[in-house]
Amino acid sequence: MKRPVIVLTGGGTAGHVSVNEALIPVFIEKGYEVHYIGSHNGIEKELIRNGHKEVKYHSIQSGKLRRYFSLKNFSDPLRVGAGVLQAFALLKKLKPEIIFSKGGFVSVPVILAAKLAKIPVVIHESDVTPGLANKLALPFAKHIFTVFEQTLQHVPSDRATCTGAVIRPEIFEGERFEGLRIARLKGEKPVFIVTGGSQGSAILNATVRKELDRLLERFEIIHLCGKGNIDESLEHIPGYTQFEYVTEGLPHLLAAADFAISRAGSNAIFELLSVLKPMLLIPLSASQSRGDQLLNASLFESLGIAEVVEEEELKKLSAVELFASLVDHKEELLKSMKKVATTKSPEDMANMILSYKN
Ligand SMILES: CC(=O)N[C@H]1[C@@H](OP(=O)(O)OP(=O)(O)OC[C@H]2O[C@@H](n3ccc(=O)[nH]c3=O)[C@H](O)[C@@H]2O)O[C@H](CO)[C@@H](O)[C@@H]1O
Repeated sequence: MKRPVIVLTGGGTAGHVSVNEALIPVFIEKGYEVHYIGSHNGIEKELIRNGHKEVKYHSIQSGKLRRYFSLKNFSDPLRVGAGVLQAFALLKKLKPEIIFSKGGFVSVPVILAAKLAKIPVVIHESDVTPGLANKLALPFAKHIFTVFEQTLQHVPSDRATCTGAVIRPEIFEGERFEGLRIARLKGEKPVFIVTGGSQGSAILNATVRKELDRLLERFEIIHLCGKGNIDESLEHIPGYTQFEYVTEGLPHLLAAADFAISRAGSNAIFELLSVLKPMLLIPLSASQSRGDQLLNASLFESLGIAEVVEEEELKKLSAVELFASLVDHKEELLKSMKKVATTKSPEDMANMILSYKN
């Protein structure tokens, strides 16, 4: 008997893929044939092809949605058009029961094609305000799931539900000893994981490296610095280990860490919350984004579950003092973190998605 089919889409950065990664094993377990429509070169291709061999990955053309002037703004609509035709042909062949979109620019042609092929689409928004791709998708979505309650003000409320964050189950399965082994750390001083989100962050990298000697007198550091950002001159320094991007090892590194310094991408901060890492957030500034991380961070700060420093202030502060402040406030932060029930299990989320199929 032919298995039912589901199509997942979303990409551009890992934040648009990790929820899909959490759901894939559940859909497979439920007997679904899972297909993923992503771009030719985005991080989604690498993450799905390498991490989920049981999923069939299909690449389509897609244009980037820019908020600034670029000559590509003239050619990209043509690529989106080509992407719609490719996605339409795929959907006609695959005949999915439903499409789940996690956003990012590659999802736009898939959603337009789904409308033409009359296949229901449900979407998921991780940030407080919808990203550009999800904004475009709103009129075509049968239902919208949100992580934050506040997002319901920004989407059609009769078609939206706040579900909370969906965390990959493996995030909870890390072992401290294995994490210390991978990072070549002793674990005798407080261990910090510094993460600039899926792409790394130049400002976080500079902040840590500028005061590295002084930081290492008191702490050990696992530094997720982003692709192409390893500083060769800092390799083999005891107590400090850099990684460009970690896949399977991440749960162990999180287990090894006592504290986190992070950008305020939605998936990353909910992962840190769910494994109870007291965190200092340095959100991406409004000049470089639509301000989504500023909102994510300020909500976490208002709940007492994170300390927050904005980029502008960061330049004036000592990294050692910021790290130490987190150590000093550990107990209060942990107490508040334990009170906040936030996550939805991938199983429950998958059932909610499937309730919207035709
Ligand atoms: C620059 C930018 O546009 N950032 C956005 C992007 O962030 P970004 O793509 O960085 O996404 P998040 O911070 O939400 O999540 C990062 C994901 O990457 C994973 N990870 C990270 C580093 C690593 O070495 N290994 C690894 O697996 C984390 O575990 C997490 O699941 O999408 C988020 C969710 O819509 C937004 O809130 C961010 O504002």
